Amino acid sequence: MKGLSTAASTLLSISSLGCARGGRVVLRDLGFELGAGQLLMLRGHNGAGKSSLLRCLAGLLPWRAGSLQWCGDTLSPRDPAYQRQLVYMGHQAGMSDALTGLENLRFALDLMAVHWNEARVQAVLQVLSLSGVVTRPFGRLSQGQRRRLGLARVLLGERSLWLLDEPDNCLDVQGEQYLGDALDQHLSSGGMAVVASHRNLVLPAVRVKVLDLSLALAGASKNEREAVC
Ligand SMILES: Nc1ncnc2c1ncn2[C@@H]1O[C@H](COP(=O)(O)OP(=O)(O)OP(=O)(O)O)[C@@H](O)[C@H]1O
Repeated sequence: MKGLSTAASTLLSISSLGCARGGRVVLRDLGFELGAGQLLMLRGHNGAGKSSLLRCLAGLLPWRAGSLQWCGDTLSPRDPAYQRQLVYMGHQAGMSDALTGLENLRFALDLMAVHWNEARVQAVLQVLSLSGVVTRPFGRLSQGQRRRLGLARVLLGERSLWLLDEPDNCLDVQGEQYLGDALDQHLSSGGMAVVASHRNLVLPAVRVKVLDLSLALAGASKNEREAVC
């Protein structure tokens, strides 16, 4: 598959990416480029490979083939120089049910080596309508509140590349609006995002590319899908 159109100043460039799971090819010869202020929207049916691609980009899933360039340097997806640029939000929150929302957030930001700025944290929690619930154990938050807390981690993480797997899951209309605004602000300030979603996010004034993974494997032979690794 050819790469999508070249950005004026490409920061992330993926070429010929291949990935297999459970002995089957899920991504094949995939490429794209992203520059400052650009968002790549991943589309595709259930099982098309959106989560797999995001996990590959986050360095959580091994690549069967392909290369990653960051700012012109070819790097391993697990290279700290690249890892320091990204934040990943998967289907699972990756938070402890026993700790409060606030404790989870502090722990997550510690792991990302982000300084705890109380005023900034409180401002983000307020915007996300979380101020009144973050002192509760994470396990007692609603699914939408958990998703919002995950979004708070992304917002506070100060990373240039956001990798978001169905971030709109469980969000109400207001939550979707927050998400759209957050993405808009992130991209307006030169950030980048790769986002998987089955829905149409409200994304005002941003440059969006679309990669439909339903089509990406269409050309793969049956042998290649089944006989790998
Ligand atoms: N842990 C796993 N082990 C083996 N195969 C897996 C695993 N996780 C996913 N797969 C397979 O990889 C393929 C791609 O799955 P993936 O989760 O990336 O799809 P998706 O596009 O994100 O789907 P959805 O829209 O349902 O979230 C599917 O065929 C799936 O069955």
